[in-house]
Parts: sequence; C-alpha cells; structure tokens
Amino acid sequence: MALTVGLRPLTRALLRPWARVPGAALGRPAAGSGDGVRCFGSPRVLVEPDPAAVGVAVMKMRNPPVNSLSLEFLTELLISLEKLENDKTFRGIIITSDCPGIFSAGLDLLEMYGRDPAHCAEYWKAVQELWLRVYLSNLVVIGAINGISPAGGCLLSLSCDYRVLANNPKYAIGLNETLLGIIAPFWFKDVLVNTIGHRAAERALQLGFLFPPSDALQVGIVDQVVPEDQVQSTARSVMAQWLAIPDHARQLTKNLVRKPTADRLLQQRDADIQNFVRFISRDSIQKSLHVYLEKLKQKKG
Ligand SMILES: CCCCCCC/C=C/C(=O)SCCNC(=O)CCNC(=O)[C@H](O)C(C)(C)COP(=O)(O)OP(=O)(O)OC[C@H]1O[C@@H](n2cnc3c(N)ncnc32)[C@H](O)[C@@H]1OP(=O)(O)O
Repeated sequence: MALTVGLRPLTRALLRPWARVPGAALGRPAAGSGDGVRCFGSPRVLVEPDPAAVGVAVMKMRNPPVNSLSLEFLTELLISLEKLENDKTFRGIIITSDCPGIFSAGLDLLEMYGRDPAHCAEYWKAVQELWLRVYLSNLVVIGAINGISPAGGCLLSLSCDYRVLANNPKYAIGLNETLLGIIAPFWFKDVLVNTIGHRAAERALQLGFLFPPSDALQVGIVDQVVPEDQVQSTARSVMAQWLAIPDHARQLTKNLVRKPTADRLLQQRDADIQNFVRFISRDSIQKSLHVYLEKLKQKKG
C-alpha cells in the first residue's frame, strides 16, 4: 500500500551523507556483509536475504546503544521497508535487533524533549509512517524479539503479523508510557486492544505494564516464547507456515482485519500530529521527560 510519505526532502537530505559509505548504497553488498550475499540497507538498518528461506529478508536494527527510534533511524527503516515492498522477490520480513539485549527502546526521547514544534511535527509524521508501513505491509512481517521492547518498541512488535520473544526475563515488552508521565496515542492503544483485548489493554496501558516473557505470552502480547538461541529459527519456521498461504488471499485478509484500525489514523493524521505537538510541548510533559531522562542517566551510577 502506497502511503503518502511527507519525508521526501528529509529522506534525500538524510540519505546523502551515508550514500558515500562504501557498499552501503541500496542494492550493493554492504561492507562486511560477506562475499556475494546481496544485502542492502544503511548505517542503522541491515537487510539481508535469508540464505535459508527464499523470498524472506531479515531486517536487523542496529542503532546502538538501544535502537531508540530517532528520526534518522525511522527514515532508514522506512526506506528499507519501501524497498522491500517494491522488490517482488521478497514475500516476508523478519524484523530483529543487532543491539544485544534490546529489541528497541522505543521512541527516541531526545526527539521529543527540548525540541521545537516544527521538529516534533516532523518526527511524529515519521512515527505514524513507520507504524502504517509495517501494520499495513503486504509482506508477512514477523518480529524476532531478541531484547527488551518498551513503548515504541512494543508498538513495532505489535504491528508485526506474529511475535516470537526470547525467553529472557530481562526482555520485557509493553506500552509503558504512563511510567514516563506521558500517554500512548489512540492508535498505539488500538493495536494493543486488538491484540490482547480491551480489559487487559486498559489495565496494561494505565499501569504502564512491561510484561516479562511468561506474562507476555499469557496475555497474548506475543505469540511464542522460545529459548534465546531459537528466536531466529522459530521466526523462520513460522514464516514458512505463513508463506504457504497464497499471497493475494492473505494480503486481502490482512487488509480486511487491519484497515479499520489504520483508517482511524489515516483519516486524521494531521490532527494527530497537532495533538502530539500540543501534548508533548506542555511544560508538565517536558518536565516529565526531563525527570525520566535524568533517571536513565542516574541508573548508570
Ligand atoms: C498524544 C501522545 C503523545 C505522546 C506519545 C509518546 C509515545 C512514546 C513512546 C515511547 O516509545 S517513549 C520511550 C519509552 N522508552 C523507555 O521507557 C525505555 C527507556 N530506556 C530504558 O529503559 C533503558 O535504556 C533500556 C532500554 C532498558 C536499556 O538499558 P541499558 O542499561 O542497557 O542502557 P541505558 O544505559 O539505560 O541507555 C543507554 C543510553 O541510551 C539512552 N536511552 C535509553 N532509552 C532511550 C530512549 N528511549 N530515547 C533516547 N535515549 C535513550 C540512555 O539515556 C543512555 O544514554 P547515555 O547516558 O549513554 O547518553
């Protein structure tokens, strides 16, 4: 599904610097990607065809230290997703992390703290776009969740068709925004309700639950919990099961199920952006973000 992406100028501007990175240009083997393995991506996103599964790409998030969803990272993810959607040799994507112990720390707090309204609007448009592109993708998208996955990281996971989580008690997953003194927007809430049901979502959202793997499985926020060294192989075998379904029938069904939720945002994207800018710009919210960022720093001792 072609989505209006108002990032063209930004994309060009952001891509220009790394286009000079040897081998990192889209379509050529990236430096260090191994001989002959045709992969593409960018400094923060490596996309490799799965050598063991025809038509499957593995998209590795590598924005150290915590795969926080910065504007640049979002843009690179969007470009890689668009390229995969347009490359008819691919039918499925496994999204995983190259940052040890972390799937994604969620939205980059520094994109929302101390920023002017114009930047916040541009950032939020990119957040919307990433969700829409993953949630409505014609490809089979499987989350191989090999690390902690709070807030925006949880949203990315929930937007996949299927979620495999490593059985490590540190790898909690959930929409924990209230713990930061902020809230999840309605479309984050909608996806959680669709996944775990209204009452469980209501409780989890209000309390900012981060579910450890056993609880995540029980509540249904993930579909499978496996030993850490089996996450990728499990994602691959689930992918094979999903790709056994004729693409057109599966894509129409996915759209039938998901479009009403996506339409709620699509019909009010600008209003949602303005609402975000107003909310995040409040002194009280900026103070909450400041306190939370300080806590993260103090945690390091
Ligand atoms: C109408 C609605 C309006 C509002 C909508 C807002 C929706 C928001 C969605 C979000 O996603 S908000 C972000 C939520 N994320 C979190 O709560 C996770 C915060 N991070 C952590 O808990 C930990 O960092 C970690 C992920 C568990 C990893 O811990 P670890 O000990 O391995 O690393 P740290 O030393 O904590 O972090 C390293 C480094 O990274 C910085 N950092 C961590 N998370 C973020 C982040 N989300 N954004 C920006 N930066 C982050 C952290 O401060 C450290 O920085 P340095 O001190 O090294 O500079």
